[in-house]
Amino acid sequence: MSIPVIDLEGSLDVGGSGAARVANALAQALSTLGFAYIRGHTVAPATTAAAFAASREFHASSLAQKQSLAINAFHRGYMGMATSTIVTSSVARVTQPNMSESLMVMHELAPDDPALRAGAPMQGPNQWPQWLPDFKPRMLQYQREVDAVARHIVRLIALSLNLPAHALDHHFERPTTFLRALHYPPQAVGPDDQFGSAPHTDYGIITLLAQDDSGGLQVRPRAGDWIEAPPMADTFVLNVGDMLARWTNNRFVSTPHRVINRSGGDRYSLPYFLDPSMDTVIECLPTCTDAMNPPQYPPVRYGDYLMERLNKNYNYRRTAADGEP
Ligand SMILES: O=C(O)CCC(=O)C(=O)O
Ligand SMILES: [Fe+2]
Repeated sequence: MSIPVIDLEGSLDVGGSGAARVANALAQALSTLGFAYIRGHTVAPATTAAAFAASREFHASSLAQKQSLAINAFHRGYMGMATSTIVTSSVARVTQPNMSESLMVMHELAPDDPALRAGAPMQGPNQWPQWLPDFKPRMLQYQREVDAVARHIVRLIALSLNLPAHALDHHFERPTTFLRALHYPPQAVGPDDQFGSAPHTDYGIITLLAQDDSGGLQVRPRAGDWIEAPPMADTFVLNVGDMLARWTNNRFVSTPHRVINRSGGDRYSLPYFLDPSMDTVIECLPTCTDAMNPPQYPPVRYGDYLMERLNKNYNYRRTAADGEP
């Protein structure tokens, strides 16, 4: 089994026959493997290259500089090496922390945004490395361009589920987005369950991942062993998150994946996670259920679900009551 390649070329007009054709191909990929390469997208290669360059510069900064942006309660900032353990993994019993470091950039909010001023969960300021003046504009440009592709994919997904193309748009009016500038050091042979990223499924709706040419991403199909998701120029790796699987009553599959960086060099990747508004209630979509196929999950508020997963997986969020210092 290999990961299908889906070309978005000709699908931009969501009312046209090109979009219907691409939506069908997408539905096929997302309901079987849950992963696809996306090509023919609108992110300029120079934008992606600039974002990778910015990430490399950031990770080459001193530890003290990086730690000056230590991740805040709003889940924005620097996560040092080995500070997250995917204890909620449904895929494996994970005991070793991930061998990666990253800067998490979430959706930007205006300084006068009411939710930000109220200190609402996940609605806080991003933290930017002031010593790298190019970093913020490059990341925000990348975020803008990749977000447009992600929203287009949400429309193709709606079409593929026999919904109007824009049926889901309103759930993403105040989206929850994560752009993670990840760095994986080269890994020597170590304990069995030591990974750059331990086997996991993604939390949310969709992920669009740009990876460098190191390789090391692997995907586990429902039936079968791990397969490689090798780098492919000018593509993103698209995958389904748990909330999309739940929304579609498991028509789409949230597939386990992992990273082991055996390239001998540093690996960089830029996953972008597009999730809905915190208040969106994820409840079986009307076209994903019928008399023979009742809803498999109760409705859940996305924000509640997200906070529970984050609180379990990240050291910085665990309180003393959980046995952490
Ligand atoms: O770095 C990668 O290739 C994958 C990262 C990933 O799976 C994640 O951050 O959820
Ligand atoms: Fe992932």
